[in-house]
Amino acid sequence: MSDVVLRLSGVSKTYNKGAANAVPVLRDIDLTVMRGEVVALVAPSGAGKSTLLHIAGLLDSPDTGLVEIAGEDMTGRPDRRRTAVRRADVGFVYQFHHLLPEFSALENIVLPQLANGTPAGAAKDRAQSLLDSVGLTGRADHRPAALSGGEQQRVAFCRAMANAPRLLLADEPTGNLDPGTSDHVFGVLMTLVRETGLSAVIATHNLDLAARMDRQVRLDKGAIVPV
Ligand SMILES: Nc1ncnc2c1ncn2[C@@H]1O[C@H](COP(=O)(O)OP(=O)(O)OP(=O)(O)O)[C@@H](O)[C@H]1O
Repeated sequence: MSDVVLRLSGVSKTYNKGAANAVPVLRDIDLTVMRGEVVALVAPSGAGKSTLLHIAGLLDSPDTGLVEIAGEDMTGRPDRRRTAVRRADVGFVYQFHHLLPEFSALENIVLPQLANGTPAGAAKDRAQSLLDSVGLTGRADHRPAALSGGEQQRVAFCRAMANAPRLLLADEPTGNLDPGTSDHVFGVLMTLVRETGLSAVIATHNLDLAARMDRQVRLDKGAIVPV
């Protein structure tokens, strides 16, 4: 199996291409992430980091360029295959937790596993063990509204890990939290990532957090520039 988990090559993207209000966002991006590598994506607001993460996670397609996940070129693949790879191999975390409010913490982590074909018993066991690993053993039955911001985000991390992805894509995962909580919750995320050995691209404005990752890439006006 390839040791390259994510490869973007010559990726460009313009919104409203060809129209008077065209917005060029990404220009000829090359980015390779190896197995177990954690990359900080540092970018000022509007630089295109969400667009880049969406393309890397197969939620959007580039105008030109190549997106490879675990050695498979996803360019032009049928939607069904892209959805299957996204579900099984990619975990997403956003600034806001986006947990389903009417379901418990445990159920929020079980549901993506059921969608991926995991039997209910095994899905529950895995969800509970993920909650244990982020210090939320006693919170399994709580709905998101009954959890603190840091706890909600920790559940969102577990949900992203539910299907044991190869790649985690995180967009300001602790950006909504106060600095002390952010520091702690980021540490929980890094431990989880290291323990599972998965690769990650984590967008952050926080240079201290970026320095705790293996490598930093800076996105400036749609291009990767040296840090
Ligand atoms: N669907 C869209 N149609 C047109 N323009 C868009 C669309 N989505 C994003 N943009 C524009 O593309 C640029 C990059 O957006 P993107 O969301 O990728 O930036 P970002 O770096 O994630 O910013 P932030 O940190 O503020 O979330 C912005 O100028 C934005 O206005």
